[in-house]
Amino acid sequence: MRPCGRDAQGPDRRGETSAGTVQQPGARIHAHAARLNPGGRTPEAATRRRDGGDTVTGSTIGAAPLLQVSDVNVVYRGAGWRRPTFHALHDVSLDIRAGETLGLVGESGSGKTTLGRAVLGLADVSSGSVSFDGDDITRATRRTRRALSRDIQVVFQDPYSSLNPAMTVASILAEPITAHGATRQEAAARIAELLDQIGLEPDAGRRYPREFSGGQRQRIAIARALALRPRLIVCDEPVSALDLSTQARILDLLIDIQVTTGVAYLFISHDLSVVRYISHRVAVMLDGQILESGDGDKVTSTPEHPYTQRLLLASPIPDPARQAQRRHDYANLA
Ligand SMILES: Nc1ncnc2c1ncn2[C@@H]1O[C@H](COP(=O)(O)OP(=O)(O)OP(=O)(O)O)[C@@H](O)[C@H]1O
Repeated sequence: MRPCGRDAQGPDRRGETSAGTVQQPGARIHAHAARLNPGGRTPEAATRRRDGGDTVTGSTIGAAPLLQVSDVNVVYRGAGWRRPTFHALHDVSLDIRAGETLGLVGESGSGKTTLGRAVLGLADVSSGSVSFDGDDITRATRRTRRALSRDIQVVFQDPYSSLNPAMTVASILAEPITAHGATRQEAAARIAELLDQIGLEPDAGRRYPREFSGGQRQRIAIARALALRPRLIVCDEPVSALDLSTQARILDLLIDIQVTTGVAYLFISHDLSVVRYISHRVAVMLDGQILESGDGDKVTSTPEHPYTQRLLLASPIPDPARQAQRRHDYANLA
């Protein structure tokens, strides 16, 4: 894991300093970090995330699916004489409603990124369909694709390589806005809104990515994804490269943004505790297949599939008594 913030200067409004340390002391940040542990989530987090049933505080999860992935297969074809193939996704189906977070968890190589790419229209889908608000992404015309490029955005894992180091933050944020027809004045107003939304000072726009810590850079990447007011963001391991307390603040930022904008997330991670913290529903993936899916708390605390049970057993719990209890519960697993 890459340490963050070796080369940046100055804190942002949320206390992430350039050195990757937490400027505001304490309790709140430690509470955030503790909440990342399975079983350690506080009632406050649950209340903040969900206000009973399907209602997120301040915004409501839609009734109908916004994104519908149905029986999707992706087969990678190699180059060369024999053209070896690799079947990366097998009949994958899932859906996400407006304002909802679906966590997609699985080990490295299980096909999470391939599924994210299929949702973004970047993977060649061999069969099946990916529908967004009724439009099949796999068969979209250029015009529909352009419209979809507003609606579906992405945040990648590595905030160090996903931002152009030669551009100021303002130029990075302006790019998608002006590409979709906004005037410079409109873009400037939107950039000010975005910087405020992610908790950076207005003058951050004049600076370069290298001047920010890892957490701050990921905030900038999130602002870029938000620039066109998307309805769905594919978050592909967005906190994996960050230290624990920064992870917690980025997850809270994503939750706050969801509450205020109603955006939906496909949240990809190999870390069950992270997925458990942020997701309303969770899907577990292995070898290109969804093994089980359902309510986030249920899947991550009392999973049905032996693979998810093993994943849960392997995820860290700070309390030895709870860990012992869990080991006891799953002692008879194959
Ligand atoms: N362009 C490609 N050509 C051939 N095989 C590929 C290609 N891209 C991915 N794969 C293979 O498809 C499988 C799924 O990869 P994918 O990146 O989707 O998994 P992942 O769960 O996101 O893993 P990670 O967390 O390591 O990124 C892997 O075995 C990978 O080697």
